[in-house]
Amino acid sequence: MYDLVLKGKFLKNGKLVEGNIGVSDGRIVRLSTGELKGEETLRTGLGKVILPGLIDVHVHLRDFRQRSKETVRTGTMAAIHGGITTVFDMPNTDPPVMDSGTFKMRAKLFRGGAYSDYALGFLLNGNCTEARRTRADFYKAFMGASTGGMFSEDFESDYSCAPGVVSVHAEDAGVIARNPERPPEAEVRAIKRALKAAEMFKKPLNVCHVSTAGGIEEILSAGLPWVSFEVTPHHLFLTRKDYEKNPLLKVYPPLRDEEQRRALWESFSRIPIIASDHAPHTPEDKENGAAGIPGLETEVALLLDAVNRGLIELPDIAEKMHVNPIRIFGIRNKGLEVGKEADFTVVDLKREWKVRPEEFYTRAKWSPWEGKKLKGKVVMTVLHGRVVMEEDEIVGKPEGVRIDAGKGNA
Ligand SMILES: NC(=O)N[C@@H](CC(=O)O)C(=O)O
Ligand SMILES: [Zn+2]
Ligand SMILES: [Zn+2]
Repeated sequence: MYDLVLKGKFLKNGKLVEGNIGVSDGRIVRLSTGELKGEETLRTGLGKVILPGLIDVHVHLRDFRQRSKETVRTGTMAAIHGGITTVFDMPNTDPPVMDSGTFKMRAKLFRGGAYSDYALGFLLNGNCTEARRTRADFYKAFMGASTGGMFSEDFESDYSCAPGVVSVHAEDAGVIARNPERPPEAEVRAIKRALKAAEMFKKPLNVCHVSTAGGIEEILSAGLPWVSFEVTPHHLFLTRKDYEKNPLLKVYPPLRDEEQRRALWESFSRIPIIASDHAPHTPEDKENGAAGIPGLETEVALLLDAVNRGLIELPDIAEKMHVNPIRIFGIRNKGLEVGKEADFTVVDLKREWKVRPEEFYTRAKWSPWEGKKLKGKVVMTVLHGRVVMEEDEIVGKPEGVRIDAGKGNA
């Protein structure tokens, strides 16, 4: 007898099967096409699919001195609402997470405060000794300034010193200084430099929010197995034309023209990770030119809508937001396998809904897709075998825990 049995359609080896998932003590104990008996049974019903718990490897949760933008609480509630069971916390906070003391404060904030599971990041900028003594789940470097204004004085040295996967914001500081509008060249040049370093150091590098045809081409043609990259929904679904109509859409790297956007889609099958780069700001800060777009509560639905439009297939979502993040960041306790934690994102592919950001959990009460009708919705989120969100309602407590990336706990 299992604690919980989830009944319905789920993905197995990229195919939809009808069956049962047996869960005990928060972990997957059995995946079966036959009947299973549980203390409790969750029937997901017609049109719904049980996806593995989706992971967003690029999220800004602010907090510390920027609680008016977002907090660990509101940001992880937004995650759970959007069907994200694990978030990667970006360290460009105020104060930034770039010493072991601040890292400990960050860990404390998440412990007992997070509704989703989480990975903790550490910001690199000439602080090699601190980086080595802090067992973060991943490390972050900026090659050019973004929110927070900080960037590596010596990217190569920061990257080579980090004791783990380095996620990099690749926009070249020199190009930005000459061209504040950040043309594609800013990204392509930085990516070339990062790839050269990756070739030399042969250690894991993840290029954040790639937005250009040139950038993708460079990464794919280099073919380095230890280099991965992310693409955001906003770069996949929006262009500079949208920004010209709505100045809130200011973001780094900027929204590109239609040709660049199309190029992302042409390489879609080779994109390893989709991540939101959820970057909430207050309306005042946006008015004063802050860059960043909130995305946690729309990203999965946008992808489901794309499934309905025939642009992608359901297994693409699981691959780019579950399987690949787990592999790339070495997450040991996640996966749709016996023995792993029972995290699930239940979606209704047929459900139509309208984006109403005023009903979202994020403190950034706006969305580029406000008023847009989407077909496909996250209807339930399960974390460690417990339903934590159902029909837009967060049920349960902040029980998220830190991922196991083999680092031990801070
Ligand atoms: N993407 C953005 O425009 N802003 C991000 C920082 C970042 O990811 O570069 C933020 O923290 O606001
Ligand atoms: Zn960035
Ligand atoms: Zn970011």
